[in-house]
Amino acid sequence: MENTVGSGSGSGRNGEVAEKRKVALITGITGQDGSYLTEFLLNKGYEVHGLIRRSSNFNTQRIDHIYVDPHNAHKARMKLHYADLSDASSLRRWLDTILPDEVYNLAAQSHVAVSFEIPDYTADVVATGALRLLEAVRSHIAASGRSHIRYYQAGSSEMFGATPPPQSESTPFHPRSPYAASKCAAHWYTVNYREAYGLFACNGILFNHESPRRGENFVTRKITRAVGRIKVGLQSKLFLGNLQASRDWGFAGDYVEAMWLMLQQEKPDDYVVATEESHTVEEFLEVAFGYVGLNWRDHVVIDKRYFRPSEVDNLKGDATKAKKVLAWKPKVAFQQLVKMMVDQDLEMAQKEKVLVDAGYIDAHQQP
Ligand SMILES: C[C@H]1O[C@H](OP(=O)(O)OP(=O)(O)OC[C@H]2O[C@@H](n3cnc4c(=O)[nH]c(N)nc43)[C@H](O)[C@@H]2O)[C@@H](O)[C@@H](O)C1=O
Repeated sequence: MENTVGSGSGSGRNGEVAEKRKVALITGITGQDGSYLTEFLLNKGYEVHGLIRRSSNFNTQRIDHIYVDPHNAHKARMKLHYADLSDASSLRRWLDTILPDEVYNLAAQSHVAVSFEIPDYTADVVATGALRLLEAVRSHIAASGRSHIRYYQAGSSEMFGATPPPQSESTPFHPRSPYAASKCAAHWYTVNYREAYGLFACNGILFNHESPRRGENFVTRKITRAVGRIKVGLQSKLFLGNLQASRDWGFAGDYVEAMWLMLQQEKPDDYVVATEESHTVEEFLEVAFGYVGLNWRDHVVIDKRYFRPSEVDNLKGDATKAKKVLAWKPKVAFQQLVKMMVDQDLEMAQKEKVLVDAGYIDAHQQP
């Protein structure tokens, strides 16, 4: 039977019954966190199902290295299905088909600045999308009796917004964008489904987490991409907004472990996940440019278009509870994270330079 640990089901060599393979369902599997969580769960022996949105271009680059053709049924432990958080029927149908043990809701329109441009869409996916998924899980349990299902909701430090640091689970929310307000709604929907229906549902309040897989229009990756391209001569300027904003930046690979740990506890709860260190965008620039022997002041140009209508000035988490209850702690420190990202982007820029020099592609001012 495919759905079991090891090569087969039934009795093992010593007569013990093989344990059933756990099944996880992830929304947002093509994103940074989805890709790290998939690797993490596959390593733990899970079967992982991801819901993906239809797009005319493939957007599976972050998980292509894990993908195995589903016709190879014995090796393919990650499976992808078309669905959408704006389509309730698709969520319920996949729950009924996949029969997951754990559901991770990571999908979102996750860019804060963009949420001011497309607020309705952001609320529909981030807030109502979470509600649709919770309701699909609740009704699936009611119909099937599979009450052991556990649900993880990707919360965000953006929910704290204007409330000064350090921010913990008991810090009041004061959202400063349509994205953050939508995440607050999703947070409270999750708490409500836990209280109203006894659902095993957890909110992970994750502070900023980055990696070489971070989307290129988030400030960290925008900077490290530019450092690589400037270093090899493909770009000279980097246009940025507010350099004084301060963020608690950790490594995404470390944070997915905390998500999983939350679902392994006896009781569902909410946890802040953070490094407890905060740095300004300017400090990030210092480290990233300094690492390759450049001075950011020679390249950065302030462009008002990147300022937000309302900003979140200072985020610094207090992760005492996660450290104590989950025994979780971050492994990658700030300097190490920046270097990891610059190293990858320098290599990428070097490859790009070969293609530009050979006349295969044009060097754009900014990627
Ligand atoms: C936890 C939270 O983390 C992320 O949200 P974010 O903190 O807004 O991330 P970011 O990288 O877009 O901005 C960080 C700071 O950098 C400033 N900044 C300056 N100049 C540029 C600039 O040119 N681009 C951008 N993007 N930011 C800039 C910007 O004004 C802000 O103060 C998302 O994952 C979100 O989904 C989430 O949940």
